[in-house]
Amino acid sequence: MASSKNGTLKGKPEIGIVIKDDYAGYPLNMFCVPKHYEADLTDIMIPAGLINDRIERIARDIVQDIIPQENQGIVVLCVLKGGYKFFADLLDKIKQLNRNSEESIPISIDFIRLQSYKNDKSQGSIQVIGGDRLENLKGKCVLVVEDIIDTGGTMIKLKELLAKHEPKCVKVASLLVKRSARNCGYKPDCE
Ligand SMILES: O=P(O)(O)OC[C@H]1O[C@H](OP(=O)(O)OP(=O)(O)O)[C@H](O)[C@@H]1O
Repeated sequence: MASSKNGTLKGKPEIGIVIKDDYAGYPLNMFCVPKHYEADLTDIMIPAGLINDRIERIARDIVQDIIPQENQGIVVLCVLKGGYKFFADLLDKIKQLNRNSEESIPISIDFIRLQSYKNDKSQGSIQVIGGDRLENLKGKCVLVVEDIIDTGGTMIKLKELLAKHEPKCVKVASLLVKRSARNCGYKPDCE
């Protein structure tokens, strides 16, 4: 969980789990990997179990910090395509907590499709190539769910776009934040 200039979550560490530059990962033969990927991989950097456990904690922090302030409900906005799996897993965990806590709020979902990558490189210009009607976000608290921040361009563009539709607030959860010289300094609220 991270804090940012535009939406600090109380009492949380400054950044999520940091993978150091010299981290070697785990040997490939310790895990089941689809045959057709084997030739392209050297190590497993982040085992699925770690991702799952981290998502559980991100969900708990969101429920504790965002949900109590937003009793009108929140809209969880999935950034397609990359964000779909993190979105589905995070939403499951948020809903589970929301079902079982003393206070609960209505949660709705929306989708937007943006594209910045060409092959495996972020290309700089971000295009909206599909999604729901953003007018529906007016006055709502929006939790954007993204898989990875690389240059930060996609999130900056999306936040500018969302602001035009006057949401009450916008928070961003990203599973990964790439350490990159090309990052423009953008930090999500949760990572
Ligand atoms: O921080 P940035 O440099 O802007 O890059 C991050 C974005 O790039 C990827 O999406 P992509 O454009 O590849 O679209 P996809 O999710 O549909 O594959 C990723 O899912 C993020 O949305």
